[in-house]
Amino acid sequence: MAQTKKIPATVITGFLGAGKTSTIQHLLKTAGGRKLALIINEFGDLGVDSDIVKGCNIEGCNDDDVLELANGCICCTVADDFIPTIEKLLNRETPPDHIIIETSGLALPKPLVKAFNWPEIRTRVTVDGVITLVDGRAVADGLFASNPQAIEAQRAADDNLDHESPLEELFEEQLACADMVVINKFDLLEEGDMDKVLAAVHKEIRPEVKIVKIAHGQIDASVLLGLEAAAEDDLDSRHSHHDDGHEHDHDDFESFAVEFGEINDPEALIAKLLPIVAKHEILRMKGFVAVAGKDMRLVIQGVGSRFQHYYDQEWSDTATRRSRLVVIGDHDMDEATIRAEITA
Ligand SMILES: Nc1nc2c(ncn2[C@@H]2O[C@H](COP(=O)(O)OP(=O)(O)OP(=O)(O)O)[C@@H](O)[C@H]2O)c(=O)[nH]1
Repeated sequence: MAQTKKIPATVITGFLGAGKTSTIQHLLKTAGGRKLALIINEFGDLGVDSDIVKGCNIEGCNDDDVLELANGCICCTVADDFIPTIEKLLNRETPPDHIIIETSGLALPKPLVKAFNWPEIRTRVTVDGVITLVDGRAVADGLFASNPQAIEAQRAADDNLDHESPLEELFEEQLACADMVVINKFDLLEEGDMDKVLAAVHKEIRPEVKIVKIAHGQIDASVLLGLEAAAEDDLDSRHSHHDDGHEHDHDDFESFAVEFGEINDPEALIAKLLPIVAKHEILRMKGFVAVAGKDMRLVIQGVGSRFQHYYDQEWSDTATRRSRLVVIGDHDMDEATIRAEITA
């Protein structure tokens, strides 16, 4: 019996704020008539990325082609959330030509790729490629580098590398699973930075994996889609710390949302947020803010100490018109103080 062609799925992974959503927005613009469906997974019950993508107004991108997986990190909720969602897409009267999956910045891609071997979907969909986005600026700043002294002390104690920092481990896992690495934020790199980034990336990737350098997620669908990697058949070559069944622990990170009223001045808000991020070592802040006298919602995007803000679209109705920022950081962030400082 002739087998129908499997639908390709591309997994877009990369740390918090690396540029996954920006890249997907560009992919949608350059899809060239391909009918794409998006599955977007965020850490915590946030919905910011899917709201940004839904607001893109790109022709051919309909709201019901953007599906949200909000019940935790995709790598841990495969059976409950991911498989039913992908089955729903495959069972549509007109299934998509290509599925794009944006993992949360804290997800391990390998358990997700493994899920493509589940009997429910194995014959109908294949992983076209795992694309790992790298925040070039964050890597050049050493965010994922090990602390050499700590590692030395650890090695002296025992050989078990499970004691690595959670950030370092995520960086390694996301790169080890890649079919293509995209180094983003090229515009923020200074002379000599790229060599540092390339050295860090090369240590973790499989030798045949190609590296592309870009800014603002500007890479076309023709480059990212159609790798035909069938990653689910090739799991053994993708090293993971968790191959022994060791559970991945999201308790290392935490997220919460802070709501507040209308603000008057976006610049003053950013000036208030910057010291809060620095003091509490917050990794990511994002959300929508209501500005007095403005019909448009203000998008706030913070990655470490870099903040960006812009108006993206009108509030859909007055009921949704409220300021809401999501804060993601270390598990022992002082939530009460951060809340009080943001709303002061
Ligand atoms: N300067 C600069 N900023 C960028 C670039 N790419 C993305 N950004 C900004 O970085 C922030 C995060 O980008 P996103 O595309 O939302 O990143 P993400 O990986 O989807 O973030 P999470 O889903 O929260 O993990 C936004 O403010 C972007 O505008 C880039 O190449 N250069």
